[in-house]
Amino acid sequence: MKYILALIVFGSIVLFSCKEKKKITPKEIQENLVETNDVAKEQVESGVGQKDSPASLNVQLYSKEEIESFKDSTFVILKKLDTTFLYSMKYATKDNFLKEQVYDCDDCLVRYKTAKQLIKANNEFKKAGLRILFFDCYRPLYVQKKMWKIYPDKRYVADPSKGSNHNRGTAIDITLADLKNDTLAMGTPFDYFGKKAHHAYLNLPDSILNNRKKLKSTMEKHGFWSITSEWWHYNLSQSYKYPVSNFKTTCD
Ligand SMILES: C[C@@H](N)C(=O)N[C@H](C)C(=O)O
Ligand SMILES: [Zn+2]
Repeated sequence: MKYILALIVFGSIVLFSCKEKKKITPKEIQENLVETNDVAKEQVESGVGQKDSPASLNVQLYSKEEIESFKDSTFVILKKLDTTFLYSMKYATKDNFLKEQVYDCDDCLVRYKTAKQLIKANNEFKKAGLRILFFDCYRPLYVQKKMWKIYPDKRYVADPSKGSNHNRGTAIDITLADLKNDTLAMGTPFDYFGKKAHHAYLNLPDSILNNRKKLKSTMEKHGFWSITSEWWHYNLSQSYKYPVSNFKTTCD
């Protein structure tokens, strides 16, 4: 009898605790994003170190001292400044137009100035339940040369003799993702080298044109400019101030 009673008590405890395990709703995810958004804002505006957020637990964030030592031109690993971005770094896989993995590491590196503007843009997207997802960030010059050899068309690949703003750490290839981390429809895949990827191509459903518009207007508001032929590519204003780089990215 004693054992049966103990079994009933144990069973009720297990049942009760399972009921308490609530599924996180999209609204709660958004609230969490807005919270980390405020943390990121604080970091950028005051240079004060970061609080722990659930998303930051697996990332070694930059310390307050490190952040204070950064110049606008310092290359930073974006996820160590703000953990609320999403990544699908295509050139660190074989799923790209080169059909080759040309990066050893899938970290997104950019100049600190670029990172600060990206955080501001992402904070604005987060208020609408969206986030920036990166396809590419800093790209060494030797990779630019490789791309140019395969696709020597200035509309889609910058001429390495002049250097791409990706080589300067001031350009990024991005899209938007929603609260379920699903990317928004933009009309073509990333690196679709054709008219349909141009900003002037309007023969697309309104929902897609609106998604492109949302991305472009918010990026422009935060100091980025687009090129006519790729909906995903954005350059930081005054990119020319930063030299072309050729260092290899490693994840150590
Ligand atoms: C290759 C493509 N993703 C890209 O970034 N193109 C621009 C024009 C560049 O190479 O800078
Ligand atoms: Zn690009």
